[in-house]
Amino acid sequence: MDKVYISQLHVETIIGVYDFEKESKQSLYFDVEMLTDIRAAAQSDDINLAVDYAKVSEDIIAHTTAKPVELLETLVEQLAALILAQYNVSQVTIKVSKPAAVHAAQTVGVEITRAKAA
Ligand SMILES: Nc1nc2c(c(=O)[nH]1)N=C([C@H](O)[C@@H](O)CO)CN2
Repeated sequence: MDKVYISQLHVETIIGVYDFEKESKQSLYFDVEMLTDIRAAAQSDDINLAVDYAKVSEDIIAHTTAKPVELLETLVEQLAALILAQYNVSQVTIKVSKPAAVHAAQTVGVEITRAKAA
């Protein structure tokens, strides 16, 4: 299956378990892979038949900054559900990295893959 992807989408938002994390924004970086058949878009050269990575990026930014959650797990599950519901995508993989969370690590995060129910 073909893929449309977004790499290292940067979003600043309130996120985290601890009280100090609820006071100032932190950086998150998203890598997103969406499985979709690109042939109809390619044959027609029509953005309306494509999974528009710009719109998906806007949706991720809007959702991530709209209502704070504590866990990265909560956020990526919400985003996967949003993308599967709103776009012509059979499967989505979302990896979110939170580089400032663990000082001794380059980055930490969560990755999930979710598919549309058959
Ligand atoms: N699996 C997870 N572990 C942790 C999370 C998380 O969202 N998922 N979050 C935290 C804290 O918010 C952390 O980022 C602050 O250092 C800890 N572990």
